[in-house]
Amino acid sequence: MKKILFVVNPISGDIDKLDIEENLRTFCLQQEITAEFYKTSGEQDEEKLKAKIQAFQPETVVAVGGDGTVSLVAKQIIKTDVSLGIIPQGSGNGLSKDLDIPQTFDEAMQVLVENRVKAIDTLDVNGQISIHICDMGFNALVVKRFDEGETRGPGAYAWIAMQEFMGYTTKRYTIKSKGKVLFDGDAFMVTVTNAKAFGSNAAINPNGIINDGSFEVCVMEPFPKTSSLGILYRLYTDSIDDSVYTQRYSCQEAVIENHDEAQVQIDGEPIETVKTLSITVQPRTLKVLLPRLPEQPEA
Ligand SMILES: Nc1ncnc2c1ncn2[C@@H]1O[C@H](COP(=O)(O)OP(=O)(O)OP(=O)(O)O)[C@@H](O)[C@H]1O
Repeated sequence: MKKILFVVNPISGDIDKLDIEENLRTFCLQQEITAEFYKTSGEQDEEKLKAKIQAFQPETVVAVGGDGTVSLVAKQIIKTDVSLGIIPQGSGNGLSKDLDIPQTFDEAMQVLVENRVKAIDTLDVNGQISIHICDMGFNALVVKRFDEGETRGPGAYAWIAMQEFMGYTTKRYTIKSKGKVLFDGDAFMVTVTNAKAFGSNAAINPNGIINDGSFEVCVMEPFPKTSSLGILYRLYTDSIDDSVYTQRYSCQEAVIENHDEAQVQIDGEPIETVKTLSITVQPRTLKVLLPRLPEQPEA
């Protein structure tokens, strides 16, 4: 009998999860799946989840939450044969959207049964795993404010972004790869990702492929406030490459100097500000259950 561990975040996305555990238990009984549950507390979840996985030895660990919950699970099963399932229940659900995982509960459950497993690339960022988006500057600051606030959900995120935007000053970065300087100057934000879009659906890297052995460093240079609506329009119409304020570099490794100590976030969690970010791609290191297979470049 297949064993699945469900990792449920009770607060993610401001969504009540009381019925969800009950529905999951019923579903697993019908599908002859042995299910166990781990409810996150926000305190020492990494250590507790590690112990739970070791004791239960599941084939699949399913994150029932947002990007932070997905990241928590991914850290435990990266470079193992255990696969990651996602039932999106967060505010943004960025990685699940990028992987075309259905956003409705019933359809996402169906993906668990179909059992199509694909290995995707991950990033090593200063020794930490990033599976979706790491960025420096404006968005990371909004993520930090969101994390400090009491209200969750996409509305709260958008409200904080609007407030921070008015007074934000750009920061200076130097981006190097293979010993060459790719960029040196001020930027509104610098985004490092394998994926296409943020959880808000803003496509910062519209041609990103999650298993091609490379990642992209996307620079949004300073822009006049009068260009904001145009940039937003491009982000939501997959045409950000047409903007004169953006640059994109495809890399296997990169070092970013964060001269003004801009805020940094990894997969929706703010981290301590650092002066230097070293990033390397870890090709096909995370097995994920997908509804259908993504584009498959030649190995
Ligand atoms: N029981 C809990 N009480 C308080 N905080 C918790 C609890 N369980 C997890 N957390 C916190 O929840 C955060 C992760 O939430 P998650 O990212 O899954 O959802 P979200 O932020 O609503 O959605 P998204 O990341 O998709 O925008 C982590 O910061 C974690 O510490």
